[in-house]
Amino acid sequence: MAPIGLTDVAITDFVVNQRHGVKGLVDVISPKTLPSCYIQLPEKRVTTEKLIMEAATTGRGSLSTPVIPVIDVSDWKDPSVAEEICEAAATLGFFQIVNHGVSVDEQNELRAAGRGFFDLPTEEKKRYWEGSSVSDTAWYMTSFNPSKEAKLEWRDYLKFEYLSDQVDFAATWPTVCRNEVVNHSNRMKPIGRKILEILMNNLNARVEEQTLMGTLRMNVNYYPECPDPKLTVGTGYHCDINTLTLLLQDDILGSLYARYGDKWLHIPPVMGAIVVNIGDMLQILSNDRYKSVEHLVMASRFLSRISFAYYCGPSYDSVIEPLREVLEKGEKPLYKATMYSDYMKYYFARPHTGSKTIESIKLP
Ligand SMILES: O=C(O)CCC(=O)C(=O)O
Ligand SMILES: [Fe+2]
Repeated sequence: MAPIGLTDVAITDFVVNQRHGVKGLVDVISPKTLPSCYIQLPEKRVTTEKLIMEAATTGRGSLSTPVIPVIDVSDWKDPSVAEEICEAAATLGFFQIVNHGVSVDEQNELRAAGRGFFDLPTEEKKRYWEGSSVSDTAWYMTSFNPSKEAKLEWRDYLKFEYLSDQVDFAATWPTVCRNEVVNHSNRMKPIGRKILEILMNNLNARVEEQTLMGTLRMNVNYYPECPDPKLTVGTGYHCDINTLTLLLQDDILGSLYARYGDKWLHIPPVMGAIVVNIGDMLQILSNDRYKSVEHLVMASRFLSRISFAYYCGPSYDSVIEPLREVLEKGEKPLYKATMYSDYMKYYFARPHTGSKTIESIKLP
């Protein structure tokens, strides 16, 4: 039900057309009930019976309760690190890493800087609105793809594209978080490279860096407190389309979930950890050995949440197909060759649609 005096149309107009975002809705109007433009269809929502809560935050779990592994990467050369990473990539599609060298203080500085952007006056944030942003490589938007969505998602986000080969690539970025966002890429890139190297070695494959991490992007996601989180989603279920995502999540329990059969498996916040997940491009290159798994985010009733998803992906003109090394023994390729820029266009032209993007290029 829309707050008194405000129709659904008026709310959507305020959030999307007037560019206040969902944070603006909460700050200015603070609806006591969830406006119906945010009430998702039942199949898009997460209800208690669809949840698997973890038995413990670390360890391997019991047969009936899977657990997202927390992997200590203080020694990247330790063969058990590679083993655990490859095992997780081939099963749950998600794992967490700790002792990766990026301190909690550094992570908190990034969080504060990210919040600094969302706390700016609306007029200032609007300058970055997608489609008319003052920056070619930083955009601010709400939901995921509001012009295509039947219902909105309870999230605002700021997206960055790192063109680090260009001098001053960050010159047009919001000053409130620019240095921290640049620094974060410098910290994440070598970690992404290490993990991709491990995953490719395991396939006995040599793949150029351009194909695995030729584009580097980041989403700063902001989820304001929500009057009725069970009726909506923060980020609707989707698979990441890139090769590898390194996610810094917040410390709110019950936010991030990954698909496990017909249920959702909680990915608990672990202090200082980075959540890593496999994207569609790695599933294609590995001909399904590595799994790109659907995931979603629930908003919280009383707390706002910020997360930083650092995406390694192929360069736009890379043509991605199952690797020769993987097919060597006569295995049938499962996907047709696709240029990454075409794949991105397909994904960003639609609402969040789970694993449908990869299905669109599946060979019969
Ligand atoms: O906010 C999160 O924890 C995850 C968001 C996400 O899945 C994404 O940005 O791709
Ligand atoms: Fe994602």
